[in-house]
Amino acid sequence: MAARLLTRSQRHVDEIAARSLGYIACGPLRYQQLCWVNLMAFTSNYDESEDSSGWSVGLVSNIEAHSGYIFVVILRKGVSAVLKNISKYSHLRRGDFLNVKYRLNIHAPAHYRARHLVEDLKPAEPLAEVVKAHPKLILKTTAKVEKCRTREDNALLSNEHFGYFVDLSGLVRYERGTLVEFEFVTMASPRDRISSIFVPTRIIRRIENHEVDFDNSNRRSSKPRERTDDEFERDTRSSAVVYSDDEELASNTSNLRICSMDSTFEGRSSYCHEQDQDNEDNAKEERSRQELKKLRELAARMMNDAKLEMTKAISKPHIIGVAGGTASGKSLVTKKIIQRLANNDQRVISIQLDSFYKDVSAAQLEQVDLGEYDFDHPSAFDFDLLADVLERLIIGEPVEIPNYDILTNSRQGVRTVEPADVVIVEGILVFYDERIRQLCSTKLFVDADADIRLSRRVKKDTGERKRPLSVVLSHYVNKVKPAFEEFCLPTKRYADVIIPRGGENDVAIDLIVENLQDFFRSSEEDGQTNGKSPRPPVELKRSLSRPH
Ligand SMILES: Nc1ncnc2c1ncn2[C@@H]1O[C@H](COP(=O)(O)OP(=O)(O)O)[C@@H](O)[C@H]1O
Ligand SMILES: Nc1ccn([C@@H]2O[C@H](COP(=O)(O)O)[C@@H](O)[C@H]2O)c(=O)n1
Repeated sequence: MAARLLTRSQRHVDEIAARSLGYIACGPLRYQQLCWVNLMAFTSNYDESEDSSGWSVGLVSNIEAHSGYIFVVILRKGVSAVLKNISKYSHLRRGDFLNVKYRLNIHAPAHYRARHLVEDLKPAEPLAEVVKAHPKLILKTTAKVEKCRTREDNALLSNEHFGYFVDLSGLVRYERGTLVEFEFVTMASPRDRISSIFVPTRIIRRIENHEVDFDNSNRRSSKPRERTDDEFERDTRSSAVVYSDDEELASNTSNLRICSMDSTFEGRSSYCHEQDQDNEDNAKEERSRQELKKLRELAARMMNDAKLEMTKAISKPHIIGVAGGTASGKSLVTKKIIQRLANNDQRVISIQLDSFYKDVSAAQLEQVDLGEYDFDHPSAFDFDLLADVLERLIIGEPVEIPNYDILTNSRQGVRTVEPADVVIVEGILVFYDERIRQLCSTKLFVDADADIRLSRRVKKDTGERKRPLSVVLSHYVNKVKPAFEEFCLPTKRYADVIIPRGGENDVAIDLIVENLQDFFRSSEEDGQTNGKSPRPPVELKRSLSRPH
């Protein structure tokens, strides 16, 4: 019976999709400090199904600049796919409607809501029309209540197609097992980076006669009426409905439903037909216990994500990037800032880019000994890991940072670092990677004369690093200096403040610290920092980089 229903359901979807519409755009809607997505659509004869060459229709639903991911809802399938390499797609905006090719991301755990990767994309024409028309497309679905709202937790609903819906606004007040029809939006989860959460925004109705007691704690004595096939289809289909203020458009589209997001229910037959049987066998009970356990775990995870998202929106740590050539005085400047901020209430930590050096292979070790390995090239660093670490600190999670041993040129275990109010990230190429740059609210570039830097570096390498002078000098001339000029120096332009003469420039350091303190004070008065920059960096830059 289930198979027959599924087939009918699929045919129904195909029929509707065939006379359905295409272009969809959306705009951001501020809600509880989070960015939601409000979908809009207009009609055309565009067939939104996947064509034979594998192109499908997708909608940019969320841009996670911090993690470097763009989420796309594949409309035909109703699944979310993730687009990496955000810098390449900086032209994309939330709401852009695209033609996409996507594939299953086999590395994503099964519970991720964005289990697909976007492989290729091209604009869907004509976007201008979208702006002209602006009727609304509202995503709606029917799902069962899996978990009721408690004081600490929000309710959770699920259906097979989308998975789980987290009721962040306390809309769902029905008991477990109830079928509810509602409108929803999608958002990205920052913690898992490639997952998105579906959030109900308006309850349309409760669907009668189908309250089901899944864990038998409140067993109903009467058997629920079995639904007819038509009722089942009506009640469990997800759809997108077009609303429009434009009369002509509305009349053209009044019968229109995009049923690209068809859904059928998990365990449907069990609650329609067998749920009420008193002689339910042990295996079945065990199954439902397992199902509940899984649901509880999922609920907890989803709730956590939602809370983390809120935390992120409310209070970010202030991230200060400190870049500059080797031995320019970055560590000294960082140390001085931390010392001067010590009297404040803020917890300040520092992270060294050096900790994110990739391990060198046995073959490369030989190059290192000869001074031929390029430690100053961007490819020597694990920027992905650094971005991940900073993102986790932003959302208030403790992180593990590798301990890098400069003597053995290798990682030696990890250290755990707790989140803080101020995170200083320091290293030669901190401003090289765009993701890291974007995460830094204040960017400092430490400047020092090249000769001075060379002399300090020679002292350091021959002293604490125990390297032969000839190797140090050839390494400097062949690798360090050219890489500084090619990769480090050009990032100076990203700096908010340039600190001439590095660590000895107490005037500059004092000004920076005063500026930060002012900023923290005014943020406390306002109640939050939200990761904003302190006062106008341009003024500071002028005053500090003026020749003395
Ligand atoms: N202004 C300065 N005057 C004297 N020595 C300095 C100054 N700035 C840094 N140093 C010394 O130079 C070396 C390199 O400085 P450091 O802060 O470690 O540079 P970086 O972190 O940029 O590599 C250290 O031994 C440090 O004590
Ligand atoms: N195993 C290593 C790792 C790095 N380096 C050099 O360190 C410099 C960066 O650190 P600073 O504290 O000087 O900014 C960089 O120039 C690398 O050449 C190394 O020599 N050996």
